[in-house]
Amino acid sequence: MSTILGENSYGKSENRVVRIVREGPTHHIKDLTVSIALSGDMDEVHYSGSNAGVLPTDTAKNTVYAFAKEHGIDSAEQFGMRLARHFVTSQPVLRRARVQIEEHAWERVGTTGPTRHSFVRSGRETRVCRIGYDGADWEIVSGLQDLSALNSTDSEFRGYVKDAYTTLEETSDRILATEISARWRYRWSRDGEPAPDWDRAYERARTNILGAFAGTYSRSLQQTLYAMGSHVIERSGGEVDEIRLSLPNKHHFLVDLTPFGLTNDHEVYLAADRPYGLIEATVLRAGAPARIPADLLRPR
Ligand SMILES: O=c1[nH]c(=O)c2[nH]c(=O)[nH]c2[nH]1
Repeated sequence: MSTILGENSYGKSENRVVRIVREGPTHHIKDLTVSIALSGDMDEVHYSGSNAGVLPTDTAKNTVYAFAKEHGIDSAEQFGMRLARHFVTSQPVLRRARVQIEEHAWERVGTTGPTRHSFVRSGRETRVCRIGYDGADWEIVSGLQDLSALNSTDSEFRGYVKDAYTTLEETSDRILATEISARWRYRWSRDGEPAPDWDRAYERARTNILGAFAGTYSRSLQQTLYAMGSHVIERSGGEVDEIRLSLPNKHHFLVDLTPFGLTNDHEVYLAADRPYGLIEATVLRAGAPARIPADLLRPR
């Protein structure tokens, strides 16, 4: 044989599941996209076509919907962990499961009257998580996608390298705008050890990211990124070991109004959508391994 099988997985991707909890006339909604990737002893199906060890991807899809009914959806992390544990512990040939979830946020239209079952798609960011399980250890990476943030001052960019092609003018007052994508990895990895409260941990990380964005006098987006990452780790109560951030620099250019006899005292900007600077980095608790792959987050 001149070829051998390398790394492989199979599963059902992007299962769209909406779970309603009916509390009398008040309804609650969870709206997830769930992707399942399974791996283990899968040589035979690739080499000979024998499906004897293959749990159909259709079954993986059905399990998502059945579990949504039977167990409900508390947090995305908890739901993903329940699925990952199920596949790895119920099928001997399945040794590892990876469950990726995106949560689409809905907001209540109102809290009284006939609107207790009415929702509007929230303008909030997308919450995401990726659960890995091999029967012994967990790897839980949570995060957020496309959280738009803008500082209208307290941002400068000066003192950079200039070569023959540099035309950018130094500025001591600019708009700093970005769409934050972040993934953070929890230290927790073993059943029996106290696990984070996933919803609380998410809100804390989000608050720390935005707190650092708003509270840092920025000399570059790189500096702001590092402040965001170190805030999340240092203020996680020891729960987060690693965070990776991807920050497109959404440039805002001061418009030249002198042709119209007008001065522009940092009031009128042209918001450019492309090209954009792209600033990305991982921040680690000292001594912790870097495990979040760079290509897990990219701006759209
Ligand atoms: O915050 C910034 N970092 C850069 O590296 C950079 N480069 C650039 O042209 N503008 C900016 N802004």
